[in-house]
Order: sequence, then structure tokens, then C-alpha cells
Amino acid sequence: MSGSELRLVLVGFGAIGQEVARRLAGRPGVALAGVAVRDPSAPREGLPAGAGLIGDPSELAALAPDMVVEAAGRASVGPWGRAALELGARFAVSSTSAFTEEGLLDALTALAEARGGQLIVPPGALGGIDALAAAALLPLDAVRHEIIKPPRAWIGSPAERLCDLDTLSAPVTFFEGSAREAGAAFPQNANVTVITALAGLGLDRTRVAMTADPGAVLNAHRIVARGAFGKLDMRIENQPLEGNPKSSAMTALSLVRLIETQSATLRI
Ligand SMILES: NC(=O)C1=CN([C@@H]2O[C@H](COP(=O)(O)OP(=O)(O)OC[C@H]3O[C@@H](n4cnc5c(N)ncnc54)[C@H](OP(=O)(O)O)[C@@H]3O)[C@@H](O)[C@H]2O)C=CC1
Ligand SMILES: O=C([O-])CC(=O)C(=O)O
Repeated sequence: MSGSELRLVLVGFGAIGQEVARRLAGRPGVALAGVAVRDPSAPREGLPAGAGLIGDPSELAALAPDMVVEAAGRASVGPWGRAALELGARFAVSSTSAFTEEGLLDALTALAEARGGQLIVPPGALGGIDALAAAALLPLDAVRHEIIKPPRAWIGSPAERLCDLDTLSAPVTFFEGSAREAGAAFPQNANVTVITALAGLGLDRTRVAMTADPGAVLNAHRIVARGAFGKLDMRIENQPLEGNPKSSAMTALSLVRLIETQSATLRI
């Protein structure tokens, strides 16, 4: 860290990035040095004063970040992760479905180690990931992650081909498979299943079910695990973000917490 302030760069300034920036505004100890988007020439409302707008990973070094936090999309993780970790910065990933791409997690981890940085996978929209990761110190028998969201949260995903989202009158579970398959096919809805997999049984042994529920208002996640530690049954129901019904507000809250705790004396 430079001085006592954490120099932060956000990759992505959509529903999550804007919420994170809003909640960090004016907080001592964090300076939003910059924001990365695809097209930095487009006008951006809500960009905090003093934050540089960049569009290419080669521009990151000039912002001298201590920490780079991604909430942009799967394609952004490789290029921005490499650029951040080359600089020895900490890189936090929201679009964890990128890790269904062969070799990317290993490559970024190796880079973090070589440059003295850190690759961070925050809990995102989930709770209980700390308990699952601790439970995994002993053999796990089974981990299942169920995602239940209102039909509108699945628009633009392969769910549209698997059920008729407009006319649902009862919940439909349109996907059952592994976390690898879920993350690969649903990059805007199933990043969380990759987090569950990384904490527990891995991409192939973590089972996933996805449901569109016309009676749902909130985005729900249920993780059920059993193993030598005992049993875990965690359910969280998140308010969606106003700017994107697919994304839970908890994702932004958990990033704010991650950023704030970087320099905290008391860590909970
Ligand atoms: N881990 C978790 O629990 C969760 C993870 N996510 C992940 O976070 C991502 C962002 O969510 P959300 O904010 O709701 O999405 P939005 O669609 O609202 O915003 C995406 C933002 O990212 C920018 N962006 C997209 N691709 C790139 C790229 N290749 N390089 C730089 N910037 C890019 C867009 O820029 P522009 O405006 O120029 O298009 C836009 O500012 C999701 O796509 C998902 O992958 C989401 C929810 C939960
Ligand atoms: O925000 C959520 O509830 C989860 C989500 O979209 C994702 O994992 O991609």
C-alpha cells in the first residue's frame, strides 16, 4: 500500500461497480484511483471525482493500484488479472466463471506468487463460504448449490431455450449439472457456483441446480454440504441490484467489506 491509503481500481462500472463506488465514497483509507470499462470515451454518470477512466489493461500501471477489483464480466478476468498481478497488486475476481477456462486460475495464481501479489475470490452473492472452506479441511462427501431466481433474472441466458420464462406459472428447474458446466454456460448467473466449487469439492464434483421461480422476488442461493465435519445448509435470499436483476446487491456489499478490511485492525 502507498502511504495509508489503499489505491483502488474497479474493473467494470455497471450495477455492481457503481454500487461499490457509491458506498466507498468519502470513506477514509480508500482512494478510488480509477475505473476500467470497455469504452472509456462513453459518458459515465456517477464517476467519482479524481478517478481516472481507462479502457486497456496497459493503462493500469499509470494508476499505481494496490488493489484491482473486477466486476465486469468473464472476458475481463484474464487481461485485467494479468495486468494487475504483473504490477504486484491484489486482484479480486467477481466473474469467477472465468475459472472454468482451462489453466486461467493456475496462471493467475502463479503470477500472483511470482510478483508478490494476491489473487482473491470474494464470497460474492454468497454467505457461508468461510465455513465450507473450513469444512473442506476434512473429507467432504457431497456439495450441492441451488440457485433460485425470478424469471426476469434469467433473461438473456440459456434458460430462455430451456423453458418459457414469460409464461411460467410454477418454479421450473431447467438445469442440473456440475459447477463446471453451470459456470461455463451461465457466465452472468452462476459465478457463485464456481466460488462454492473452489471452496469445497471442485468444479466437477459440485452439483448445481438452477430454477426460475415466478413467485420469487429475491435471488436465492442454497448450499448444502456434508462430510467428516458434519452438515451445512446455508440459504441466502438477496435483493437484486436496481441496475441488473441478475446480480445480487450482496455481491457489491461483500466487495465493499473486502476493500474496507484490507487495512482493518479488527477483522471479522
Ligand atoms: N461473484 C458473484 O457473486 C457475482 C459475480 N457477478 C459478475 O459480475 C459481473 C458484473 O456484474 P454487473 O455489474 O451486474 O454487470 P453490468 O452489466 O451491470 O456491468 C458490467 C460492467 O463491466 C464493464 N465490462 C464488461 N466487459 C468488460 C471488459 N472486458 N473490460 C472492462 N470492462 C468491462 C461494462 O462496461 P461498458 O459499460 O463499457 O460495457 C460495465 O461497466 C457479471 O457479469 C458477473 O460476471 C455478478 C453477480 C454476482
Ligand atoms: O448475484 C447473484 O445472485 C449471483 C450471480 O449473478 C452470479 O453468480 O453470477
